[in-house]
Amino acid sequence: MATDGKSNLSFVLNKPLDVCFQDKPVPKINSPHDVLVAVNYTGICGSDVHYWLHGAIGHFVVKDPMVLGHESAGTIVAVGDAVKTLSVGDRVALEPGYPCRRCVHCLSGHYNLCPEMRFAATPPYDGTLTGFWTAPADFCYKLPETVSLQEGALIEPLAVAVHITKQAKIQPGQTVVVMGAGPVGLLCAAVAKAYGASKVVSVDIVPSKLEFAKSFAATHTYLSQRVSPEENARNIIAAADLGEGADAVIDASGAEPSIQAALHVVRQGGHYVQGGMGKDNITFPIMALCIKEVTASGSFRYGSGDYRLAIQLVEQGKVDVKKLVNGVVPFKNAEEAFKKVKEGEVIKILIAGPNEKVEGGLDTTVDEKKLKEAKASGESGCC
Ligand SMILES: NC(=O)c1ccc[n+]([C@@H]2O[C@H](COP(=O)([O-])OP(=O)(O)OC[C@H]3O[C@@H](n4cnc5c(N)ncnc54)[C@H](O)[C@@H]3O)[C@@H](O)[C@H]2O)c1
Ligand SMILES: OC[C@H](O)C(O)[C@@H](O)CO
Repeated sequence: MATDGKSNLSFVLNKPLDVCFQDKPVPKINSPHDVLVAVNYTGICGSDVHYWLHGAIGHFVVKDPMVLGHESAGTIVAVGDAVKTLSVGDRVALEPGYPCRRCVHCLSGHYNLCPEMRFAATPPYDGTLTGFWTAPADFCYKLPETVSLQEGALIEPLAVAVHITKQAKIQPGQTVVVMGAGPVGLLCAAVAKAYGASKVVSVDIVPSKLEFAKSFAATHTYLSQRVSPEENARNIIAAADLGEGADAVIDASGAEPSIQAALHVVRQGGHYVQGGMGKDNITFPIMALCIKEVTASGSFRYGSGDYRLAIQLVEQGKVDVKKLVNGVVPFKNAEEAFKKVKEGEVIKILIAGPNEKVEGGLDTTVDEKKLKEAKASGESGCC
C-alpha cells in the first residue's frame, strides 16, 4: 500500500491536560523484519490517563510532546522483506513494548524486565493513538477469524492479567481473591477461573463494580469496609467460606488497605501477587508474610507467551472481553474518552483509529457517585 502523502493523525500530549491532534509523517519500515499497521482501535489505560493528568508516572516524565495509547489492534498494510508470518490485510493485536533482545533478561526469557524496553506511550516513546504504527512482526499477533479487532484491542490488558495470574501459580480447584475490580482485576478474575479456580472472590469499594464482577467472572464478591485490614480479611474469608484463607490473592488495586487485607486473607503457604501500582511505599504486614510463609511476587506487564495465551482465552470463549467495552468513540473525540475514564464512567472505552468509521455511543454503567466518593476519600489505588 502506498502511504506517501497519507494522513497520519495522532493524539498528542503536550503537557498535563494539554492535548492536540497532529498530522505526523507515516512511519517508514526501517527493518526488513518490521510491518506497518493501520491502527483500528485503541483502549485507554489508567496510565494514559495518569500521563494526561500529571505528565509523569514515577521517573517517567513527559518532557517532549508524546502520542498517547498502547492498547491497540490494527490491520497490516505493508510488510518488510524478511517478514514471513504476516501478510497485508492480516488483523493483529499489537504488543506495544520492544525489548533489546540481547540483555541478560531478554536472553533468560524475561524480556518485560529489559532495561532498554521501548514501550509505547511511556516517555520518551510515542504511543499507538495514531493512524499508522510500525512494529517488529513478532510483536504483532494475528487474530483468529472469530476474534474481532475491538476484542484485539483488549488483548493488552488481558495479557497483563495473564502475566499477573501466572505468578499466582493457581492449580485447578484452588481459591483466589482478587483485590480491585477495575479492568485489570476483572480480567485477573476471569483468567483465574479459566485456570480452574473453584472460587474467585472480587473485592472492591464500589458496589456497582462488584455487581459487574459477579456478572463477569467472580463466584463471590465483597464490598471492602472502613474497618481494619484484619477485619476485612476475616469478612472476606467468611463471605466466601475460604477456610484457612485463600490459596492465592492478587492485588489489582494498588491501594494500601487492600494490600494489607490481602496478606491476612491468603492462607499459610499461599501465593500473593502485586499487580496494582499505587503509592511507592506503604505499611506492609511483613509478619503475616513471614509467619505464613507466603510466596510474594511482583508482576510487570507481560512476557513470553502471554499475548498468545490471552488471544487463545478469547478465541476459546473463556474470557469475554467484549463485556468490558462500554462504547467506541471516533478519533476526534479522544479527549472526551479520556474524561470519561477519568470520571470512572466506563470500564473500558475504545477510540477508533483516525481512518475508522464509528457507530453507536457510550453505555456508562459504573456507579459514578460512589467512585467519586472513593476517590475523594483517597482510597483509590490508581497509579
Ligand atoms: N503490573 C502491571 O504491569 C500493570 C499493568 C497495568 C495496570 N497496572 C495497575 O493495576 C491496577 C489496576 O488497573 P486498572 O486499570 O484495573 O485500574 P482501576 O483504577 O480501574 O482499578 C482499581 C480498582 O481498585 C479499586 N479499589 C480502590 N481501593 C480499593 C480497596 N481499598 N480495596 C479494594 N479495591 C479497591 C477501585 O475502586 C478500582 O475498581 C492499577 O494500579 C494499575 O496501575 C499494573
Ligand atoms: O499495561 C502496561 C502498563 O499500562 C504500563 O506498564 C504502565 O502502567 C507503566 O508504564
